[in-house]
Amino acid sequence: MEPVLVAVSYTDPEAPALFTESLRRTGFGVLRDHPVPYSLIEEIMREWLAFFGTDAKFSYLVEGAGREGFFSEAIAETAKGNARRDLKEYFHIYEWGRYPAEVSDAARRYFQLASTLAAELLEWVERHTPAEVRSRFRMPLSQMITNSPDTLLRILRYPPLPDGTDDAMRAAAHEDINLLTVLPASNERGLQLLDSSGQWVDIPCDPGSLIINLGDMLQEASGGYYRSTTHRVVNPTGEARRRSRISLPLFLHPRPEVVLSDRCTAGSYLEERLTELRRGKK
Ligand SMILES: O=C(O)CCC(=O)C(=O)O
Ligand SMILES: [Fe+2]
Repeated sequence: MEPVLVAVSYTDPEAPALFTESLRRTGFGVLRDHPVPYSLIEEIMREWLAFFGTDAKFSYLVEGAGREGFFSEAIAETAKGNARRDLKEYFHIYEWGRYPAEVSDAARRYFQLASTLAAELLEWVERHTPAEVRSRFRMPLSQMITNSPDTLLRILRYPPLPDGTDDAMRAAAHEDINLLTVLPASNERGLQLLDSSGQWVDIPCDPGSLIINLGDMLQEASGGYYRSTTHRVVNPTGEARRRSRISLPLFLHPRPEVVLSDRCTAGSYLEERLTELRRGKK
């Protein structure tokens, strides 16, 4: 049987069509031979793992109802419709927000490189979208994200898991809110998507590849032609339970004033979803 997700080489002349087809079919695309160096990803994983191991992280704790800074396990988000918090801690980096003095600028460099790549991928998507769907877009997709204050890099650490059974998951099933997400393959397995037949499918975790998925805002802007796919991070078994898992999703958001549909702007849509998340908090 054809695997659900096949990696597309960025250098393949057919890449724009193949990548868009994968996004349309599964909500996800996997890219190899792309312009984000693996050495940069490894550097970020190494130094942020060390940073999460220190108490320095607590000096960047998120303030009040703020969105940037460090979110400890005690305040990590609860996926929509879930009772339990995810088993994770993370740091939200915005271009305008705090950035730890304890790490190098590697994560900032990744932010820039991956943002530029995302704009190119959105051009690919636009080019291979049927004209009647494309006519819904109020501006070129790639321009929606230019200099957006809402684009955010989440540096995530899923801590080792204690022995015994778990009453929560590393990341419970959810859809991403934003337009497009760029996610370097993690150092550990666990990411799964829910396919159209209702089966959980492992997403390939080959070092150096990039996983890209579309979010609810692209679904909204395309009138449902592109579907944001439910995904989750399952807890490992055996030895892998003793290891942290690091993950670096960059969530590309349109600027808040960008009109997504007759119903909403990116700003109003985001506010609606964040309110829902806050209500979900236990
Ligand atoms: O850690 C991962 O592999 C995925 C994380 C994720 O889906 C998210 O933070 O939205
Ligand atoms: Fe996600």
